[in-house]
Amino acid sequence: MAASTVVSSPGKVLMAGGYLVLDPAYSGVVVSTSSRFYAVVQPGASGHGVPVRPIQISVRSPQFVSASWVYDLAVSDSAVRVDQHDPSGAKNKFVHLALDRTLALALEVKGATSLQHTLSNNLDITILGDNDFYSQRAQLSSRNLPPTLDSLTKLPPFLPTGVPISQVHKTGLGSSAALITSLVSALLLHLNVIPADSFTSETPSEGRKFAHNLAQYVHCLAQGKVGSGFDVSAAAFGSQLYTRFNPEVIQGLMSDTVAAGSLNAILSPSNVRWNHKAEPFQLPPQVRLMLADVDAGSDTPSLVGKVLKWRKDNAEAAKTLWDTLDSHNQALSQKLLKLSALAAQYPEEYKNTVKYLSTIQPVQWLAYPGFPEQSRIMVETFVDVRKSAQAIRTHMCEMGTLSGVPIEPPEQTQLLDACISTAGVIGGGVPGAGGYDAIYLLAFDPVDCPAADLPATRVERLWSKWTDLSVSPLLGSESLAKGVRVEVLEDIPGLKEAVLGA
Ligand SMILES: Nc1ncnc2c1ncn2[C@@H]1O[C@H](COP(=O)(O)OP(=O)(O)OP(=O)(O)O)[C@@H](O)[C@H]1O
Ligand SMILES: C[C@@](O)(CCOP(=O)(O)O)CC(=O)O
Repeated sequence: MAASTVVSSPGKVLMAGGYLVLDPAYSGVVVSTSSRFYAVVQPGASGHGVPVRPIQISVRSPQFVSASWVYDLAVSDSAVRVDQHDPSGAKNKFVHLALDRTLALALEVKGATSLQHTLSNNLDITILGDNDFYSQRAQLSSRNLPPTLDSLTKLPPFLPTGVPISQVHKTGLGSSAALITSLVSALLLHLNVIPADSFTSETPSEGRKFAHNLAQYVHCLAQGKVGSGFDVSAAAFGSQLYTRFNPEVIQGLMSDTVAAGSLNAILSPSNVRWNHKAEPFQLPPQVRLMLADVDAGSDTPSLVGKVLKWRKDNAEAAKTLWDTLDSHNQALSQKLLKLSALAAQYPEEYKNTVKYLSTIQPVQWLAYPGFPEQSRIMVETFVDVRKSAQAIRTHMCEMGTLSGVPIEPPEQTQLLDACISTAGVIGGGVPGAGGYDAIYLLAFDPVDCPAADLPATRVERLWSKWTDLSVSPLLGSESLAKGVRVEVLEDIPGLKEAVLGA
């Protein structure tokens, strides 16, 4: 019998490419975050290995009120049935579908005998998300703590939210995608559908691709629509330049029931109809991603509907705008990648350049005449990054104005303008679909710099004094891990306690 399986997946920030990434002709710049969702799969208490009938899977989300679900399983040679034990109890479509389709796939790959054997002791699953996925304003104010990064580090991990899932204030990091990806990945490992080392290599293994395809499918099914899928791809593969998959690949599976034996052929990593691209990307060293929740919240689906309608009704103008935005998005990602390469090639010059730029206003970056040649190239490249981020903001604003939706509303514009004028801030914008939701910034994070002198500290000071919008920082920064990761329960602070206390 397998021991516990603990798997985590990161959250996401779509730094550039909102709306464009819905179209396979364009790509998005996706950064995965250090904030993660955890799925802990443990053999249940069945009574000394004697199978209990029916087999049961219990799932708990201890951060929420009324968030536990029990499912009865019936495994035959041709099908697995997953039924909620108490049909009148609260439902969780995302969790239910993740179990239903992962077990159906496991039956196809492993056969009924193997599946029954692995499940004979039942399963207990606990789902936990890092605090960053949910607004911590109430927690901070109940502890008389100001909304700062330092205060956030003082909060216990995996804090209960005190509300049912449907009422929680999310921060937009892609909770459902990270949840589904960690859950299906943990189950695929636990049920031996994919090899134990599937999540160890830097380059995506067949097992990781299989988990991605399944997570992408389950997430689309649970959401009732096929989005671009950048959030699931970030959860599976980490930071990347993402180009979407053709929705037709899963069209035949988008129904309440699927024909026995049909999942493996479609979801298999060897199915060439999966045509998404996840090209390597990461932020340059000593450049820090900063995120803030602006606590006004926006309704992404309604923004998307209006923008896509405008695009359809104004095809020519939209093509020009989309192409222009795309050129700036590409420039942003390519310049950031160039900086990573320069940092690797000339580490000392890079360190000195970052240290110098982090102390002065952006308008002065190019003013210093005494740079050695390599540093001058680095400064110019940082200037290019800044210009691209600004051009993206300008054209995203234009997209909002033309389609009548607040992609970068005036309140966000004022806040972002103030942030990017701060010494040591490279650029910023509204992530994803925009709206009154969140902002992101790229700030220098020089090594050997006292905390008080860090650009992040200056930004925090600005945020804490900002009164037009309530700005609350998020703790997470970029995760360099390439997506899904296998964890050791005891190594994640607070995770074991949160599971045991569940
Ligand atoms: N911690 C959790 N435990 C169990 N189910 C969860 C949890 N978090 C999210 N879910 C499931 O995901 C659904 C929320 O999906 P929704 O699409 O609203 O999130 P999202 O848009 O991914 O959030 P975000 O704003 O973080 O991007 C919930 O209704 C629930 O079924
Ligand atoms: C507008 C869109 O391109 C991005 C939405 O991103 P977010 O959920 O606002 O981070 C939609 C999508 O890609 O599915």
